[in-house]
Amino acid sequence: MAPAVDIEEKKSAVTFEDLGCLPSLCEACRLVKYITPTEIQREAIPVALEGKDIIGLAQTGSGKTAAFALPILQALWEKPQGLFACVMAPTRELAYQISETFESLGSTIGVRCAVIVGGMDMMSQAIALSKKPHIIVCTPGRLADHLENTKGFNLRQLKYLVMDEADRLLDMDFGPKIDQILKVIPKERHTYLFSATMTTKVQKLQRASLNNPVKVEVSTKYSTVSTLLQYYLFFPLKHKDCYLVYILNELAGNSTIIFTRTCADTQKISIMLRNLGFPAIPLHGQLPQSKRLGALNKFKGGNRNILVATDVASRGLDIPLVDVVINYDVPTSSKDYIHRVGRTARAGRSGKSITFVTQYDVELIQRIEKDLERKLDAFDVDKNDVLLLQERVDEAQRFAMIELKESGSKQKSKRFRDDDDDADLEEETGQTKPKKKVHKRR
Ligand SMILES: Nc1ncnc2c1ncn2[C@@H]1O[C@H](COP(=O)(O)OP(=O)(O)OP(=O)(O)O)[C@@H](O)[C@H]1O
Repeated sequence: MAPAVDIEEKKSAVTFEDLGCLPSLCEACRLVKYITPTEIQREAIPVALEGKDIIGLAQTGSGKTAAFALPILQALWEKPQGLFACVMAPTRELAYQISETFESLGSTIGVRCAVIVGGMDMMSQAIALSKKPHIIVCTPGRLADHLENTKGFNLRQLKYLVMDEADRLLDMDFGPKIDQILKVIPKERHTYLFSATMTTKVQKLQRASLNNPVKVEVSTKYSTVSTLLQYYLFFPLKHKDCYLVYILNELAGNSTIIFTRTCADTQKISIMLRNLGFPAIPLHGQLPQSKRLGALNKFKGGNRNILVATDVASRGLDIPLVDVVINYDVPTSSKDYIHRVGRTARAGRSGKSITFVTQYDVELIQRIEKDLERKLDAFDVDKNDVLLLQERVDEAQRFAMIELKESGSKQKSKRFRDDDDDADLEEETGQTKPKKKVHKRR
């Protein structure tokens, strides 16, 4: 038997051509600097090209999008037709990102994509559809509400259905919306479910009506990438925000995402940080769509290097230059932890995550460590240096509260929410998802 290292070398020498991809798609891969396929691409693409349905499991940032996009583009090239595939994603931002990937990988074959998500007015949606797209990328709530209004696109002719972040889609409360869509889409389509965590119960997976799927699993249920350094920071609750400010000072210059549980925390923390001179910007599901995209673009473009976000940003978003993820609150499930910390250390890069832990979170963090089958390292801080910040932080907090109150009363007469449905459960509840009972932070 060949030694393991030889096998690895052989694997990395595999090309997109070897996997059976068309020359024009291989050319598109080269244009976006995909030199060799990643493991999930090596494993999933040949299976997909054989026409099988797939349940794909691979770590965050491991290239799952191209693993399902390339076979669909290839099938489209072989048998071109109007509307060909529908890709569902749990958030609007992810839908836009997936559409961009399809457009860049399909640039050499002239693919047309349209995004159908909440927050669009009828006009912009009509413009998107007037392009007569081959691929629509949508949030399920939005698509379900427009099933009757299918002018410009006919879901009954679809050949492919993808659920990206499938476990999130199937576990979320909009199961009925997905059922509505599935009633319209032909049964003989191909179906791909992909995620970095696939803990969903079999019955729920069956809701997606797969035809004898092949499981392509290149990671375990709860794995994180080896290039990610994972820390926890234990601290007394009453000084919480001082520790956050201390860490951000220590990591100055790094591009950082801070995850919080609620939209209100996101607002409060970003205002407080701005009061202290940090270039922070909030992103959550209760912001109007233009602000959501604006926040993301500012962060991506480097204008602001601290994004304070709810779990609306935890799934799928690919921002290659994120150096650090801070969990201001311990996520209530190991799955959420994995997706949040997976916003850094993508595509083989290195990254760091720091999870803030109080005496009330010990059980939660222990459960995460158990699922991950690893211990997190302690992040060392000089407590005396931290406490020196107390006065300035208290003042910044006070101003943040005043600012929030003022903007709150201005918003009262105005609808704070965007317009309509979105797949983001957060928009309906003001929280990222139904929560287990957790200790309330101040
Ligand atoms: N073969 C490849 N070579 C180099 N880079 C790649 C390759 N395939 C994908 N990438 C890049 O890797 C990054 C992560 O890809 P992608 O967003 O598809 O990951 P993912 O597995 O879907 O992650 P998540 O689970 O977080 O959604 C992207 O920037 C993408 O452009």
